[in-house]
Order: sequence, then structure tokens, then C-alpha cells
Amino acid sequence: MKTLTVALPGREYEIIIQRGVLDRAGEACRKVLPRAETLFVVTDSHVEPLYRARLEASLTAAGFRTAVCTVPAGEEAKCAGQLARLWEAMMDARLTRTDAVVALGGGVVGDLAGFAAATILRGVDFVQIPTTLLSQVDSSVGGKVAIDLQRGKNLAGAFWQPKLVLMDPDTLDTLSDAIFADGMAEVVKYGCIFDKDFFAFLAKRPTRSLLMEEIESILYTCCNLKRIVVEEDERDTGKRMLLNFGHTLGHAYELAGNYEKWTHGQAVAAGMVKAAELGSTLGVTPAGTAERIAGVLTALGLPTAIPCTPEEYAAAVGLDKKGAGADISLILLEQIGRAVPHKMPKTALLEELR
Ligand SMILES: NC(=O)c1ccc[n+]([C@@H]2O[C@H](COP(=O)([O-])OP(=O)(O)OC[C@H]3O[C@@H](n4cnc5c(N)ncnc54)[C@H](O)[C@@H]3O)[C@@H](O)[C@H]2O)c1
Ligand SMILES: O=C(O)C(=O)C[C@@H](O)[C@H](O)[C@H](O)COP(=O)(O)O
Ligand SMILES: [Zn+2]
Repeated sequence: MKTLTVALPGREYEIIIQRGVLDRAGEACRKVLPRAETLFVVTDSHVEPLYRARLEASLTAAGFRTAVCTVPAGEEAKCAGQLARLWEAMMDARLTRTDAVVALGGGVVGDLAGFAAATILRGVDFVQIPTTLLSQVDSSVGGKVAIDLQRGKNLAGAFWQPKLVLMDPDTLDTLSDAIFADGMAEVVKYGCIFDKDFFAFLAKRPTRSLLMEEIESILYTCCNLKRIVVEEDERDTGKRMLLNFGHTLGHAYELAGNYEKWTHGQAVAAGMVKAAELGSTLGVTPAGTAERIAGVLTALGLPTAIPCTPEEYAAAVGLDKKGAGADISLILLEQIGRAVPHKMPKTALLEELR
């Protein structure tokens, strides 16, 4: 077992990485939710048949009453319609402010359920039980919760930290190779922005089976890097923006593909390569960096370029949360392992992308 503590004043929480922890979720939740009677579990249509029964058995054994709401699997569920559906179902379940929400699933379920928890009754506690690699290394930690709007990704949301994050590496066994690869895009991102040795370690492990041999240490490394950033800049006004490497362009690809054609992980993979190319053009990133990143991503089965028109880039760049007026902070690499914000006019970025 490996544990980490995210030490935010008054909102401290533990991340527990342990095989089989899904079956011990009840006792772990009881420790952080001593007064809760009802736990409102949000999951999706793929995860529900795999893990709902085990989770409910553990929660019930710890004395909780459970209510479960299942959303359709996929990014389309991160929308206002499903959020409203959760709010109504929470009230049907008579949730009160001492109760809590449990997110069982990938990043979509975590972001959606977390936003529902942040807003229902003006905010109730929530627990993250991430079941994809992406959600274990990234989305379950740090409290960014959101839904997508027609105009773009994560445009309505909140910072709402969980009370507990429980990650069971065994749940990764049921992922398809493509969804495992999605998570690797964010894993590679950590190497690119913060840790060149971690990048080199990943470059030597180009297959899922090699990576799974080291999975607990990979989960720990990623969550620890994210913990450090979130503790320093919870509200995304400075260092946390570095976690957005590959995302300005990645969000453009997701939007251009109507959230159906490309997953978040695929879009971030291509977005990182494009950002490294741009960085070289702008004289920030050493030549050859994009090729090194692309080599690692290709071996993992991820795309390294996604077609996007100038209008599609403009739609996403205009609404990027790292924008301030006419400028945007694009995240670039000074070298592999060191990211920097690069402030430039949005018009100049769009001109480069042409
Ligand atoms: N909040 C954050 O900080 C943050 C960080 C990164 C990404 N995100 C968001 O996370 C989302 C992407 O998350 P994701 O990649 O987990 O996608 P996802 O939640 O859509 O899950 C991918 C697929 O895997 C299935 N699945 C989940 N767990 C499974 C399991 N154990 N076995 C088999 N199938 C399983 C799901 O049903 C879904 O079909 C995006 O919306 C992205 O914007 C948020
Ligand atoms: O936690 C963060 O901060 C991140 O930027 C992590 C990203 O991987 C994640 O995709 C996040 O949801 C992007 O946030 P946004 O602010 O660009 O919507
Ligand atoms: Zn991301």
C-alpha cells in the first residue's frame, strides 16, 4: 500500500493506492465521513456491471445506505443534462448535508459527480474511486470538477476537493488497451513537465505489461507530482497551469471532434507534440524534443498529430482558461522535465498555428 496526503489547509485528504482497496472502501469512507448515513454513488454504464456490487457490499457493511445513479459511458455524459439528472436523483434519495457522493469510474464520472457534489445543497462531501489509469494519475486528485459546454471543455465547474481518493490498481485490468493508453498520455505529460528521469523511465517501458509491473510506483509518482502542485496553487493561477501542457491544443482537438472522435488522452498526446513543435519555432524548446515525445507516445499507441482547422483552433484558444484578455499563457517546454508558461497574444498563437 502507498499513501499520500494532500495538505490543503482545512481540506486535507488522503490518496490510498492499494490492490483490493475497492473491497475496503466502506471502512475507509467511514473514517472520513463519520456522520454520513447515505452515500450517493455515481458510476457509468461500463463500470457499473464491473464494480458496483463490490463497492456497495463494502459500503453497506460499514453501515451506509447507498443510492446509485448510472450515467451513459463516455464524454457526452459530462453535460448539463446529466448534472441536472444527478441533482434530482440526489434529492429523490433524500441526501442531506452530512451525506456524501462517491464517484466510481473514470475522469468523466469523477468530474461530473464532483461538480454535482460541489453544487447540491451548496456543497456536500465526495469521495473519488477512480477506475481508469487517467483518473488514477490525474483527474481524481486536485479538485477540478466540471462539465463541458457546447463551446468547449470544462467550461462550467468548481474547485471542490474530495475527502478521500481510493485507487485500486486491479481495476485497471479490465481497461481496453486504448483506454489504458489514454491514461499514459497524462503519465507522459508529468515526465515532460516535471521529471526528465521519469520520462526516461517511461521511454524504456513501451508496453502495457512492462508498465503494469511498475504500476503502483507510476501511480504514486504522478499523484505525488500533482499533490505538490495543487498544494502550492490550488486555484490554478500559477504553477498549476503547467499541468495544462498539451491541453490548449488538445482541447481544440476534442472540441473539433465533437468529443466523439478523439478521447481526452489522445487529444492531449497530439497537443503535447504540437506544443513542443511550437516551442521550437518560438525558440523556447530545443529542436528534436517533439520527436522524442512523439516516439514515446507512438510506442504506446497514441496519436501524435490530429487535423484541426484555423477556425477550430480559434474556437478553443479563445476560451482557454489560461487566457487573460487578448493574451494566453501557452505551456511550453524549456527542456524535457521543465515546463514554463509562455505569455503571448492569442492572435500570434493562432498565426503560428496557421
Ligand atoms: N479533473 C481533472 O483534473 C481532470 C484531469 C484529466 C482529465 N480530466 C477529464 O477526465 C475525462 C477523461 O477521463 P477517462 O479517460 O477516465 O475517461 P472516461 O471516464 O470516459 O473513461 C473511459 C472509458 O473507460 C470506461 N471504464 C472506466 N473504468 C473502467 C474499468 N476499470 N474497466 C473497464 N472500463 C472502464 C468508461 O466507462 C469509459 O467508457 C475527460 O473528461 C477529461 O477532461 C479531468
Ligand atoms: O489538474 C489540472 O490543473 C489539470 O490541468 C489537469 C488536466 O490534465 C485536466 O485535463 C484538467 O481538467 C484541465 O483543466 P482545464 O482547466 O484546462 O479545463
Ligand atoms: Zn488532462
